[in-house]
Amino acid sequence: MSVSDSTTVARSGARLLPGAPVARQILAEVADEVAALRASGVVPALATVLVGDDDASAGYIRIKQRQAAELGFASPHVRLPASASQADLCRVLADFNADAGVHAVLVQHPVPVGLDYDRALQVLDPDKDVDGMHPVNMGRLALGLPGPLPCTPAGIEALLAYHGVPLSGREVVVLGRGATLGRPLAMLLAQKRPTANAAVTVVHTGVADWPRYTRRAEVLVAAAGVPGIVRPEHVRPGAVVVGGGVRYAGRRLLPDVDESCARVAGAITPRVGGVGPTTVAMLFRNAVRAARRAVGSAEVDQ
Ligand SMILES: Nc1nc2c(c(=O)[nH]1)N[C@@H](CN(C=O)c1ccc(C(=O)N[C@@H](CCC(=O)O)C(=O)O)cc1)CN2
Repeated sequence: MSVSDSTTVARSGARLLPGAPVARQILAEVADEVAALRASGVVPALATVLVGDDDASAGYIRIKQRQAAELGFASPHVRLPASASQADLCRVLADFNADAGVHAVLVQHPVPVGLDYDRALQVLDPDKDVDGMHPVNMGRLALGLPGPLPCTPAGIEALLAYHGVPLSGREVVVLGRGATLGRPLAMLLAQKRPTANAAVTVVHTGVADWPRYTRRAEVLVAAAGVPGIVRPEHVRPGAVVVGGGVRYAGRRLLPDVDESCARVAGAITPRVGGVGPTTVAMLFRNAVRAARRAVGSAEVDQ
């Protein structure tokens, strides 16, 4: 744990909680685990699937492939045309399921209109689900069983631990109940672990007086996916504010947390370079752990 990379937001007093140093630390651990696997003759493989012509998605896939190569992963890639059918996508996933040399698989989201991402995910072998979003993995998370964790929730827990923000016994409020962030994050942060163990409340924006909940949070995680929804008047003075929820306009990030919240918060994730980098790092952590599980190397916990 280190606070050496934390800086203070100019004119506000809130400490910044950047994600980049957290991601670097996680990726360094992943690189060691990859090296150990390769030394034992196993080349961990993270397969990626891109459907359609979305420029932003193609860019993210390129970044992940470059990173995979730097870390020592093999990264087979399948690109399907925008005209691909659900059956085409499911066939690709079934092929990766059957390939013992592929340990982890990622389908870049979103898929073109007409395809169902969630239904495709259900075809994937849960043990190869690098995003940690398969229903079986959600069930494992709910029960505290080992398995790939959803990347953004896991990244948020790691970010807070890295910056020395204690959660145990503290009041954490998650604004948003979505399947990719709010719901799994609440399950994760309530677990009995030193870096979690929080008193977690989930409130959603359909609750008319949701600010009543967010204003009492010691740690507030915005997970609503509504740009700018969290404003200073929704934040308890001195609270830790994490911007987890984002919308994208192409590659432009539209965060939930208005930057003016830094006037009130004690610590806050930056608009850019906060949770995002930790999400990608967790993806590689899930991938190397999937490879370790597949070859039966040391028991890997959550
Ligand atoms: N299968 C998946 N699809 C998608 C995921 C995912 O995790 N798995 N997430 C996003 C896209 N994405 C990775 O794929 C991604 C997007 C953005 C970032 C990031 O770190 N962004 C920066 C902001 C950059 C800027 O605005 O200048 C940040 O948050 O600081 C990481 C990953 C959708 N699809």
